[in-house]
Amino acid sequence: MDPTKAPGFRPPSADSKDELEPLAPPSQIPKNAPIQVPVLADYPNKLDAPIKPRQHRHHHHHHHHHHRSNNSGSSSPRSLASYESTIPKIHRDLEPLSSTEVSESSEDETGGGKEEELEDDMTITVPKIESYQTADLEEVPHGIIRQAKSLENYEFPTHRLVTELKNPNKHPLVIVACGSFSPITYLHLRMFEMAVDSIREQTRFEVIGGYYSPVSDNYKKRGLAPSHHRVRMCELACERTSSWLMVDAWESLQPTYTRTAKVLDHFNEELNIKRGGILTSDGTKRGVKIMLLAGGDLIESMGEPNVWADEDLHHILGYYGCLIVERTGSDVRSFLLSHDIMYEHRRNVLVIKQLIYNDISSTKVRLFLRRGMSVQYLLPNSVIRYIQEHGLYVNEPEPVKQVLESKD
Ligand SMILES: Nc1ncnc2c1ncn2[C@@H]1O[C@H](COP(=O)(O)OP(=O)(O)OP(=O)(O)O)[C@@H](O)[C@H]1O
Ligand SMILES: NC(=O)c1ccc[n+]([C@@H]2O[C@H](COP(=O)(O)O)[C@@H](O)[C@H]2O)c1
Repeated sequence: MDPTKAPGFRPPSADSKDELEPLAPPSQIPKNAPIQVPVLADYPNKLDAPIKPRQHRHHHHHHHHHHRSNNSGSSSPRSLASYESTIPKIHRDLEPLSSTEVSESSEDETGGGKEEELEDDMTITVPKIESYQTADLEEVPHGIIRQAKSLENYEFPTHRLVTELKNPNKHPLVIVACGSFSPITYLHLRMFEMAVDSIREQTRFEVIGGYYSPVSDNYKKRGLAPSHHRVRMCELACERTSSWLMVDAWESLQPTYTRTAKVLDHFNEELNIKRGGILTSDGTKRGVKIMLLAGGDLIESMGEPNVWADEDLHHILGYYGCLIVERTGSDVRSFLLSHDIMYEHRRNVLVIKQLIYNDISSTKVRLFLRRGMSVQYLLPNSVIRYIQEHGLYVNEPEPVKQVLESKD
């Protein structure tokens, strides 16, 4: 949705720039490498080097099994080994992913994990889904962390933040999604998974956490349920369908509207200034890169006059960075090319292609709810139940025009 069209929205950068609250000094923001997407020339091997089949590695693996089976004296190890060798199995990648124990023990067996794979140049590797990405929860109720409803009791949530960087060769990254989330939908949840896949595939960053930062009630956008409800719905969605996402209520609790640049400064303050970054395996701490996760529409709003201050854009794109989930029908790459500030910071921007298009819209979900239509499978059951229990959205008419304009 285009924020300029929101009735009553007072652009934060509108009239006088000098009214803007100052942003964090850049020296406080860790200078992690920009989120550069490697080009072909960055790979160590010659372009036409032969591709080594992975077979011989399996060989070792099978011998290993073989020995073990012989030692333990179990029955017919031979037939099992020969049977296995006919299956083009890329070991580890096809093993069950839902439990951490499995992936850990399988890494122990080869004694290295990811780094070994990197050294094993030019073998065909199938990237493994991180175990934390498969939640295995299916909306099972369990202990749910609640954010405070007032600033006095506010605490920055870290219960799902990775405590130690797994791969010392990577930079730690925290992803922050800013928005209304009125209500949060499966698209908003998917955005993070798409981001993690792209980051793992294309960058040298390791995602150590993901946060929703729902906007405060002062952002006078139509269809905005009271912020404590939006925070709670995000919490239910995170706790019951994800094993790594969190919700930060700080922005929603602020007495006035907080610009996105300041929200990112708050994350920097919490993660890097107060906590000194994240622990690495050698016991030292490393600064965490913080990036804004947004949809193509939000990014395009950056090209519209009086919605974002130039200073804020330089701050967000230059010191932090942006992960942009492409939307159906919008050409983010062309936009990046045409926008001077975006173009200047293009190495800090990662465009994420939606390989399965998802265009679930909160505006349309609200419309369905008002019409008594089903919203099942568009958002988590726990969120649907919450909406029903609190009677949200049913009695708040939105102009038809707004509904039709918001998407497509
Ligand atoms: N179809 C979409 N594709 C990609 N990103 C999207 C899509 N819809 C929303 N987003 C992104 O999700 C984030 C949160 O969105 P937000 O809740 O503010 O608006 P929305 O989902 O468009 O809801 P509304 O319909 O109320 O405007 C924003 O970064 C937005 O760009
Ligand atoms: N200048 C700014 O910092 C600025 C301008 C417009 C939108 N936003 C943010 O973008 C997010 C999404 O906004 P919409 O829901 O209006 O698309 C919100 O979190 C809002 O705070 C920030």
